[in-house]
Amino acid sequence: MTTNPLFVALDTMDLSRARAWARDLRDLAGGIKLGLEFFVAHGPEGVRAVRDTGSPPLFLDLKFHDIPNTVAGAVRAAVRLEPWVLTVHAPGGRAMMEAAGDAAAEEADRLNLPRPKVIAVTVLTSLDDRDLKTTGINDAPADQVRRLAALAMEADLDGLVCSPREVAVLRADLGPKPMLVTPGVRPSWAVAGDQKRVMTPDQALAAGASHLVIGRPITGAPDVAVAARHVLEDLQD
Ligand SMILES: O=C(O)c1cc(=O)[nH]c(=O)n1[C@@H]1O[C@H](COP(=O)(O)O)[C@@H](O)[C@H]1O
Repeated sequence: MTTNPLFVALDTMDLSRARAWARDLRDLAGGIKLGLEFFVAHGPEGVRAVRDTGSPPLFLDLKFHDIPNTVAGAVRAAVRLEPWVLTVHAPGGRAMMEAAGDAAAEEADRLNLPRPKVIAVTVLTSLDDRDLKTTGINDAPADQVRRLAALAMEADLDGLVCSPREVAVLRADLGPKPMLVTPGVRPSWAVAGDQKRVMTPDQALAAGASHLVIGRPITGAPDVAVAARHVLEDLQD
């Protein structure tokens, strides 16, 4: 749908700020991402209010993770917001992911809306091997990401969210087709914050990422358009 790989995460509770960012990024971002902070504060009406600014395509990142029936219902409700991309958590399992993909396709067809892409979040980019061990998973993050990625592909989903560090191995495993969306991306001039498995935008794309998710390095800047341009210029160097 878009060749610009930059998704900007508009993580804020402030509706007018989100609308202003979406307007400012209209010609600079390949997509905008609205996630839990914004959605819990403003719900579907807030999403529509941001879309009404003529924003770039919507990545609706609600990371559904529940029993298959509940996730299918949430996906059917989300389809009405006409997102380009929706997320579920891969650890919810194959049946849950299949239910999400089927619900997205069926509901979009029923309502005559575009079918959203459903992608699965593997291992959060804020976790390193030590964090993963504390959840009972003794494998390295890359091994767990590959295991969950295989499950998501068996469930016929459209792609994955992973850290840039796993992108190369996933591209080798899965080929060119799946969307590989990578948060945990930090330009050399930005701080990592709570992100632990990070790389720069050009490294992530060179490894095979199809899309980059960047939030605070852009939304924390005095002017989001200037910061987004900076990221895009870095990619052209
Ligand atoms: O699904 C996501 O988008 C996601 C998955 C993940 O593993 N790590 C991760 O940071 N994210 C999201 O990506 C964005 C990253 O934002 P910044 O850390 O501010 O660049 C946030 O909106 C997170 O919710």
